[in-house]
Amino acid sequence: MLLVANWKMNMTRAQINDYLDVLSASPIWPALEEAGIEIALAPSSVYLDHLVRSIREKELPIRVVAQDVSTRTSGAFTGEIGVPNLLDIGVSGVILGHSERRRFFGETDEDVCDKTDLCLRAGLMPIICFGESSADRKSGRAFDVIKTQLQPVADRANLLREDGVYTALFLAYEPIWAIGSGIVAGATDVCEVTAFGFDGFTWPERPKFLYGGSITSDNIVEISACDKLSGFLVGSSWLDPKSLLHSAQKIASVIKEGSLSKRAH
Ligand SMILES: O=C(CO)COP(=O)(O)O
Repeated sequence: MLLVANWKMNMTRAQINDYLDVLSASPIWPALEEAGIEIALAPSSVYLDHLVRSIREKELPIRVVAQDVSTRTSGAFTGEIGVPNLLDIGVSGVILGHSERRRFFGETDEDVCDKTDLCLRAGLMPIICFGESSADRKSGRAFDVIKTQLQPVADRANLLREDGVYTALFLAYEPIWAIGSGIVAGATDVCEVTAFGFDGFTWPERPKFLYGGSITSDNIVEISACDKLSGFLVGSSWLDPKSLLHSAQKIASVIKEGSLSKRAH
């Protein structure tokens, strides 16, 4: 299981330090390792380097993930951060196509494909977000929208495979109506969408699915009943390290009891 905390445009340097102090004081790590649970933190880009260094200093088994990356590799693109920059400082993955980037910053499916291409060629793990709006769902167009988002990604992954590129993808189902709304999708809905994601496309490498949208330590176990999920991408709730630890501990307990497989990624 991969648990990713997307801090979005929150957290100061001091708050990040406090967050890591809480994680590092926790005795949970051996249990997480045993359960095959991995944690990743996605800070604002200005703190990526600081976070990578602090995690190394504290010897925490945590991945650092960026919230976006440029469609360009390097050159005269003021304000952009390229894949080589992220790799240079020890970032291991990047969130792509988040609905907030699509909505507020005009990120297109084509951008998502170009970014995915650069990441996969360079060995950076892409976490590609997709999901329908409330209007899409109400009008019965949810699966059409999801198909529009995922088909180009699958096509690009197949082209990359022809070039001999390793094409392991994380696909994060984040229905827009569930993000920050307190309304979490039901395990059945999540399962239906992930089944469509697996079977509705030809993938060169079987993708792993995450779910995001109003997850808390109170509902995470319920949603993980969808056995096609390999993890979660969480915003507000995991701005609090205690909530992240509590959620991780609950998932670890269920895995230990045997009612949830490790779903290794
Ligand atoms: O957008 C999200 C994670 O990327 C989900 O946000 P919330 O967990 O705040 O609903």
